[in-house]
Amino acid sequence: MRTPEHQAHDRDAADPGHRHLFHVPPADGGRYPEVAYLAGNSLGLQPRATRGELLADLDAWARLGVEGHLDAARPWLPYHELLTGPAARLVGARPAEVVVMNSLTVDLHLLMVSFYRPAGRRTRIVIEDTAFPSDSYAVRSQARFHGLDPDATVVRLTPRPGEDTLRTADVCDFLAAEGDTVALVLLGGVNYLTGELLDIPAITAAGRAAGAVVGWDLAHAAGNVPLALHDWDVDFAAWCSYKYLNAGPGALAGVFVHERHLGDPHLPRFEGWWSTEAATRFEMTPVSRPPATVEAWQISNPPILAMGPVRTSLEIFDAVGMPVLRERSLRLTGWLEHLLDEVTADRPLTVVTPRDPARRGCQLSVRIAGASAAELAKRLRYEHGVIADAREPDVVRFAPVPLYSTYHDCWRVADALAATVEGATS
Ligand SMILES: Cc1ncc(COP(=O)(O)O)c(C=O)c1O
Ligand SMILES: Nc1ccccc1C(=O)C[C@H](N)C(=O)O
Repeated sequence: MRTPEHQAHDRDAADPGHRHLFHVPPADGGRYPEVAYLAGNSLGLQPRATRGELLADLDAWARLGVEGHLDAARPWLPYHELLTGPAARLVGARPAEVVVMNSLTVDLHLLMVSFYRPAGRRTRIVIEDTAFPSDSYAVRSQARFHGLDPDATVVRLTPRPGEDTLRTADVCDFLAAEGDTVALVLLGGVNYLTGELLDIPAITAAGRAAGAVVGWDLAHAAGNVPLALHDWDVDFAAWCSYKYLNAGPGALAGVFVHERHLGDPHLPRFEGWWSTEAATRFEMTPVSRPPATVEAWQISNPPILAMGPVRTSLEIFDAVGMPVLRERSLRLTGWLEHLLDEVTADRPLTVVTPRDPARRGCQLSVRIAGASAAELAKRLRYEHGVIADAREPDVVRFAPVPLYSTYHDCWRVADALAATVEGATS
């Protein structure tokens, strides 16, 4: 008789993913040599290729000094262009619509400079009540920047009473009813807390039909779910590269601006010398000549050593492809869900992530009633070598990442929960 643990190993043999491309943290004791890493939704693991690629860029600087701008094997002046193609393919965009620069919240601000333009009664910004706090702080500070009261300006969408996630129809109904007061819709594509994947095309269409601008924070969506930002007519989007994109702590963010906005001379933008046409950059003239691409939103010359890990990571996504990853993601997360259903049945644990695989990425969030999530996560970590992530007061998030997580990791989650959380019958 194959035990559930054997079954997990069988599944791993049949559906191995690309774990060999990554460093998996060692467990330092316990039954297994490696931790069960379920926190790729917070910080992705390091690709094995990153160190060598980074050292090559460092060596170019050592050997060439300033001449590396033009003479490095990967010259620094156009270095960011190496990231554009793969980043555009990742999010379903045209190359002119995507650039990698800055950090996520900084980019959201720069995009709001262009796309949050309150006028008349159309002043409001719509976010989710469970938006990541950085986004909430960002939009509230944008309201204040325009002399508006953030409490009156920011609308926080909440699930129906007794429900944990938003319904697409409710969001669209709100936009149909009150959209004439909305200047900007800025939602998380995949919610950081619940793991809910919103219906990005439907909500984008509803927001735009109501006359609002629609932007997306794709921190938890990029590299997690297939995206088609251009075809979905999204106005703008931004995402970080340190979660599913595995480009390292604080890694650079990606930005998308839809083609229809590119080259628009009436759109306000903050500029620096990287906002001008590359060919004119060294003319040192006082007036910029911005290109008709999203590169017009760049301001400073980019950090080459930070771009290397993004480039390395995007090469993996390009080689494997999001459709293949999504297929494995559906199998892996479905397996975790199946195991969680068994372990949660008689315990004070509830999966709050939508049950429909089309409405989620790889993350499953579990609510624990009457106990601290942080306490639970600590026990999972130190008693079972399971690295998950607690969001106070009561949610623990598990993300089996299709590039490197295993079915056995999922089994370890369920096994650890069974051992840690007392059941009604135990
Ligand atoms: C949805 C979301 N938005 C914004 C951020 C903040 O990003 P950054 O620190 O790169 O600005 C995070 C995570 O850190 C996030 O999950
Ligand atoms: N950058 C960090 C630094 C320290 C601790 C967490 C983060 C996160 O990114 C949290 C992330 N937004 C999340 O949803 O888990």
